Amino acid sequence: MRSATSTPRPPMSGQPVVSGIRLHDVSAEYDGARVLHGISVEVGAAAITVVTGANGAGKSTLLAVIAGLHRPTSGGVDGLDGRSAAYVPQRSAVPERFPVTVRDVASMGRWPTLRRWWGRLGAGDRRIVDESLARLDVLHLAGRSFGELSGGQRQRVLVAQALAREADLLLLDEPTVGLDRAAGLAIREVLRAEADRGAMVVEVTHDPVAVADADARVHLEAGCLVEDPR
Ligand SMILES: Nc1ncnc2c1ncn2[C@@H]1O[C@H](COP(=O)(O)OP(=O)(O)OP(=O)(O)O)[C@@H](O)[C@H]1O
Repeated sequence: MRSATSTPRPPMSGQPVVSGIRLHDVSAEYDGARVLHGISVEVGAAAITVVTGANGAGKSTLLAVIAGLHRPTSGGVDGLDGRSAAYVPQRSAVPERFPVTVRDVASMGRWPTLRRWWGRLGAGDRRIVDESLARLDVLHLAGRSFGELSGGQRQRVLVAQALAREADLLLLDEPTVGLDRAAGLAIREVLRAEADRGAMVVEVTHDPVAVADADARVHLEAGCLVEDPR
């Protein structure tokens, strides 16, 4: 694995050549308290990049900046124009009681692709939604109420929602936390397949399996980038 700041590997022949994104001098704060300090790093396409660091290091904030959900106080992110993104928040950020079915939740991943926001999903969209649920092994739960699911099942459905988006960027905040080993490995396989099809996968994680599996790593300490972390 390489540090995300090192020279990217050249693409292998036959792979799609897609450029990554570049964070330049990104600083961010909450209520005047700075939590990210001048982060400059390249994140490659067709690869899994993990964002690591201790609790409170600024990982979720960095992901939220890339997702466009948190505006940096200085600096910015280049390479996002024209790119679609899907964001899976930390599990604790998801309302427990959500009066919709599992298929409804996964279908929301298709909403940004509809030409009109009130448009209906077509047969192709419904096929993509069901395929995404199947890839996370939760298709059999499609008719169940989302709020009735276990935490791990809900997590898989939220990853399925992101897959259904067929996005260029897949941004996930601790997607395997609390999952059993099989479910965690299933998500690893899915993320690898997404990177192989050319997606940029950025994953905040404390999971050593995810770190070992990644192509690149962005490590933060107290809001600062650490090169060549151990
Ligand atoms: N909404 C918020 N309002 C105020 N401060 C916040 C908010 N969200 C995060 N912070 C603070 O910003 C800092 C970085 O938080 P962040 O959630 O980005 O860290 P993290 O590395 O993802 O942590 P963890 O591993 O615990 O999820 C922390 O000091 C946190 O207290």
